[in-house]
Amino acid sequence: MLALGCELDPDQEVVRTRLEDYFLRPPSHAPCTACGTVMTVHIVERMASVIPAFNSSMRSDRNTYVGKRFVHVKNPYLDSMDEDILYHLDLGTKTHNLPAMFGDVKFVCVGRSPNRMKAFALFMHKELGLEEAEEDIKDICAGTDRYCMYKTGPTFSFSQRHGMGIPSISVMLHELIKLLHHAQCCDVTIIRIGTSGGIGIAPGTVVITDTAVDSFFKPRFEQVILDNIVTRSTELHKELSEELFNCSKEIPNFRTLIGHTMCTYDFYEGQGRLDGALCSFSREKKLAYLKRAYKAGVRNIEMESTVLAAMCGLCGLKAAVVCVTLLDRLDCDQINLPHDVLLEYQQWPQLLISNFITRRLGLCD
Ligand SMILES: O=P(O)(O)O[C@H]1O[C@H](CO)[C@@H](O)[C@H]1O
Ligand SMILES: O=c1cc[nH]c(=O)[nH]1
Repeated sequence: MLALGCELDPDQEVVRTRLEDYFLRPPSHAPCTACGTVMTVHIVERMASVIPAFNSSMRSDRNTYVGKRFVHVKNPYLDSMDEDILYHLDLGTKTHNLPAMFGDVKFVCVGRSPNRMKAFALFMHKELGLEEAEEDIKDICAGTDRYCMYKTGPTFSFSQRHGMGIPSISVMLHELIKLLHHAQCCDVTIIRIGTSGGIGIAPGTVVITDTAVDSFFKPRFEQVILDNIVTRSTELHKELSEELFNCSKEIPNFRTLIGHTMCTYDFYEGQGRLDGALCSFSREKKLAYLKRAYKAGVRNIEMESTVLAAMCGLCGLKAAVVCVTLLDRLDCDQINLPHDVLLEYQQWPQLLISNFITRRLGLCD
């Protein structure tokens, strides 16, 4: 028996899931030889000969690996739990048949506004030409008022409902990733669609994020765990962002670019606004900061991307962030566009993602 270490790297994880997939041998549990925590033990001695082959094929081309890529959770305790209640989603492993309900999910779109995410679900329903009646597309999380979730074919549309920012999306991501894991989903792509403040670009431009950065323009997300600060990488999937960019070229009058996205903990002081209830810096300092951000490659600012990039990266999910800009922060702080223009702008990321999904599914001309 071989006990894989607690901190599996993605290559090992793919070997693990491929082996389970091929030989249908359920994992058991044992203490980790290194640290003693209970962890999943995989019976691999019978198939030792296949490991090198898997390893070499994956190492040579990790990002374009075409086999099944399962969602993996990095928690040695999870598999030993008798039941997992996804409290904020009002779902659970004992109360719901998650593989039957969600096993076919390939694309997850996350966003904040419930209206926006429901509109996206309905839009995808039409684009995918699904037979089910529109009225049957119901909020799967209706039993909780925290989040909304709609499923249309292989597409999930998730909304943070009223929450904004890292804490809200982080709770959702923990449960969403566990849901995908319990449902045995594979080859899942996750995309955040939202709004943002642009830097030095015209409002209405869609920014496809290559790297999410913090307020110091660093590609990192700092998570406080117990009383430690754990720093995680926030690189997003390069090929995916390029694929999205190529899709955008097919859409007439679509203004888009690939750039860094700065993720902050606050909309006002955290984004250098002069119009919050508190402001302790000058206009000059604000502009100097935003210009430094621009020079560092930042093209827009929002409030969720770093944690999404960090968590999805660790769990083997290909992730992207696509946000439209509502203003140019070098010009102003207030979002003063007419309501109908704002609504129109918010549709641009949806249009791009639906184009991407239909293309991936081979439904485009
Ligand atoms: O349009 P959404 O997805 O809400 O994203 C952006 O808008 C909110 C601030 O107005 C923050 O959540 C920020 O990330
Ligand atoms: O300026 C903006 C606009 C939308 N969302 C943000 O986080 N900032």
